[in-house]
Amino acid sequence: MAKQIILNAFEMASAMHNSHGLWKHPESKRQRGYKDIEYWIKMAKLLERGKFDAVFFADVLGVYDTYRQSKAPSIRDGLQFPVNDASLVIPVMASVTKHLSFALTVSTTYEHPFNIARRFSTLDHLTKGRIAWNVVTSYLPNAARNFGLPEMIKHDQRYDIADEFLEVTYKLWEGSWEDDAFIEDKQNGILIDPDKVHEIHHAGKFFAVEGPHLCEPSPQRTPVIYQAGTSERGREFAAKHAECVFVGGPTPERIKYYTNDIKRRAEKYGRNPDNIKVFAFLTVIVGKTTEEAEQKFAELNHLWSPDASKAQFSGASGYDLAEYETKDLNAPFEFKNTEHGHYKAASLTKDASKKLSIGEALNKLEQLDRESIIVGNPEEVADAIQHRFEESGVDGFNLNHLITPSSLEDFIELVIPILQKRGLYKTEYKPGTLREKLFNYGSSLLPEDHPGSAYRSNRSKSFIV
Ligand SMILES: Cc1cc2nc3c(=O)[nH]c(=O)nc-3n(C[C@H](O)[C@H](O)[C@H](O)COP(=O)(O)O)c2cc1C
Repeated sequence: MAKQIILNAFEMASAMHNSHGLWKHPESKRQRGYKDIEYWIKMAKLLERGKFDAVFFADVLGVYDTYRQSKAPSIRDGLQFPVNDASLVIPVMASVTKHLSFALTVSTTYEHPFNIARRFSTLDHLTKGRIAWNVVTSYLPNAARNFGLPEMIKHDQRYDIADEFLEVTYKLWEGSWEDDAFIEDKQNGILIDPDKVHEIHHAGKFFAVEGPHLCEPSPQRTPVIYQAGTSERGREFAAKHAECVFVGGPTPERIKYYTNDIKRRAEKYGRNPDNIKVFAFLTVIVGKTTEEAEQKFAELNHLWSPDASKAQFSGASGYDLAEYETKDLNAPFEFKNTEHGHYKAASLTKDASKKLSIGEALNKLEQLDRESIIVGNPEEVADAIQHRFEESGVDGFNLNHLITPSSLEDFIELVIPILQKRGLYKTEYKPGTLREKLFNYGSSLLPEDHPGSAYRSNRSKSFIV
């Protein structure tokens, strides 16, 4: 069977996500709906009807306040603000679906591994193994100040913390409980065999955790690990831990560059590079006719918020674009390292399809980016998706929907059936957990070549690091 496209719906438990200013569209329901259980129940049923593999919840722990050194541009347009805790939305969606999975973004910089291990085990139990973790190190200065830090921890050190964070969670998920610890022996009055539950005694540079894990082993034990950082240090982290990675870049060449780099690095960790799935971004405007789609594009472009778009770029990259607005607009828009995130800064510099001037970079943010968005009738959209899928060699996409839920409804009604007819998209879900659906290991657990599986051998004893 031809390789089929894996699809995640890119989401956030927030008023607005990436569709800057489009809350003004009459069909936009998210800016009010995101607070209601019914909204998420409807979304879950819609996505499962469309056979989406997962809903991918992004998350941030602060307000974007780099642009103009102010929170106002973000708050004014609801830029990923207000934002609720998606981990509490997932069980609601899981209760009305059987196969749809859930990727939850959690920061390793502002959480504690003992707590997060329990959160994901609980979600893995409740969803019967349909949970993934998008590991981020975060990039907003306001998030640092929300957690008592005067400024962000340095970018690469955030990944050093993330490495140890994952080590602790692996020890808890993979090494603390033996499979047959829960015995419910009514005869002898033993519910759980204490000899089969082990402390972990982690003593590291950033964390000290005695254990044992507070949760019984869940269907996957370790959730499917996603990662989306594209900096050098981010790719190194992905190569060691990620089962699924998001790579930026509007061109197949840049996507292939990141893909090959991460897979080459993965081999160094003894991993089979084919065990890493690669995803790219996808934004689509589909109409019944080409004209209708172009009309929709023009309508959305008219409602676009340049300020919110520049606020998101500034916060994610650390470039205060208000400073660039007063520079020579013909000067080149250069990449520079900051302590924020790399992937956004790269999108208009290293990853851009051509070298941009400052004016061109600002202009790309000040309107809907026609170059990266697929606009057309159903066949044209399916053609463009098929081309990107085959050209870039990715395994799937994160679908960014501009108007929620109508963009999703259009996509499911008009595009999915064509992809299915072409054999590019499933007509039925595979049975089992998310890891069983995504990979062919024949097991819900981490594969033997993943570093997390090394901690299984410790189930037979309490171990001191
Ligand atoms: C598809 C995609 C989704 C992302 N979602 C988030 C997110 O929800 N929260 C976040 O803090 N960073 C998110 N990021 C950015 C990075 O994953 C993250 O901030 C990372 O810690 C820094 O990445 P870097 O290695 O590129 O500097 C996302 C990136 C991509 C490409």
